[in-house]
Amino acid sequence: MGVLAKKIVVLPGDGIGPEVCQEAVKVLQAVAEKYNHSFTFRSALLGACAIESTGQPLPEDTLAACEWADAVLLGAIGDPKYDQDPAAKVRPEQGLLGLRKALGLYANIRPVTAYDTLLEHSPLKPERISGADILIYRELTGGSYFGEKGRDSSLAYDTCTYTREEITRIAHLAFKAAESRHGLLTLVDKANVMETSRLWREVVQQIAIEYPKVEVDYLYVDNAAMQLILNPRQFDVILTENMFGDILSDEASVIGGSIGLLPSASVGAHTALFEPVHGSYPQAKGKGIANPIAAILSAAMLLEYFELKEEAKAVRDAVQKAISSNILTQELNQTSPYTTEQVGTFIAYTVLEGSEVELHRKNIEIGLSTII
Ligand SMILES: NC(=O)c1ccc[n+]([C@@H]2O[C@H](COP(=O)([O-])OP(=O)(O)OC[C@H]3O[C@@H](n4cnc5c(N)ncnc54)[C@H](O)[C@@H]3O)[C@@H](O)[C@H]2O)c1
Ligand SMILES: CC(C)[C@H](C(=O)O)[C@@H](O)C(=O)O
Ligand SMILES: [Mg+2]
Repeated sequence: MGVLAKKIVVLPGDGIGPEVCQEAVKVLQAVAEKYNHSFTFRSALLGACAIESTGQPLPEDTLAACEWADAVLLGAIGDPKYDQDPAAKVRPEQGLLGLRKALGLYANIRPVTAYDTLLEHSPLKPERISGADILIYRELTGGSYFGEKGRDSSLAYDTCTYTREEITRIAHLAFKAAESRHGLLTLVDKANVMETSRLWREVVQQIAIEYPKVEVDYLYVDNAAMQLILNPRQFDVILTENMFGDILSDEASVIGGSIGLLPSASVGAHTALFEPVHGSYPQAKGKGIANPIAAILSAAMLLEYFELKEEAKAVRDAVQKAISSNILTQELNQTSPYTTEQVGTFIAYTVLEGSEVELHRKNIEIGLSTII
């Protein structure tokens, strides 16, 4: 493939966000170098760092940069200062939610994989999780996150609202994904209690007629939370609303052994944003212990969005090599922990050279500049 020129806005965010983002950018630079593409990176503020410097969690400049870009890469946002203050009027999370809404990123796609060499790292029995491969389609711009909210001294409410159109557009994406995978779509809802869930079922039942090769299963979210760890292999594609998808995907990360492995793509009609499932993990900030693989695999999803299949595969293969060689951060490798930077460098180097590197040598120089 010839040279591809793309503009990528990087939102490092807070906590470990900048550290993991730096490694994802390093890997994208390695891809650009190896495959002769031209990726232009531009960094912008989002979250607590944006509040500190502008008073706004989503500054206008940031939104304008994201609208200008071909894709956005996000680290993570969030800071204990706001987590510990329920009365805070401005919060980092408003920046992320506002960005998802403003860019129309209605579908959040979260793949969950059980890697063979990491089975022992999950608290779940290896024979239960071996071979698990789940694709979660989480609706991202509706539900109780975005419905009417209110509060006075004695009452608070978050309204859960869904329109037919909001359900329809993500359902088609999930059905298409199921069609191209193992042909099973599980709608997770709470239709025995919630009116919105009953609309989800009605819409999904109607759309199912257009996808005769896809079998549709319906599960209540309480049961789904249990089934996910009892027998994760029963799932192929999971389709669910915003809040349920948020909770179930963190739960599903236990299958892979660490949330530091879980990437995601948030897609809309016009653009897409790529972000790890995890948060800003403030306890790890600056310690070099955060796993960069979720961010790097998010970058692989970005390459796929650019239709760079071979490049995305090269990144995934390099990640697989890091995993099978035990070049991993401490939550997955207590005995010989590598730093965030060393794991990222190994993966970038593997992409670049396709060959082994002397990993015990410190501060490997691969001659790539970073923008952060
Ligand atoms: N998309 C986002 O930016 C996002 C997502 C979730 C939470 N948050 C925010 O992050 C802050 C912290 O939230 P939290 O503690 O509930 O969730 P978190 O995901 O930041 O951390 C929870 C736990 O997951 C593990 N973990 C997370 N990322 C890891 C990584 N890269 N490598 C290894 N282990 C990792 C750690 O054990 C950590 O204690 C809050 O302010 C929250 O609002 C942001
Ligand atoms: C930080 C927060 C707003 C966000 C969410 O709830 O969507 C996070 O948990 C996620 O999973 O991306
Ligand atoms: Mg979450």
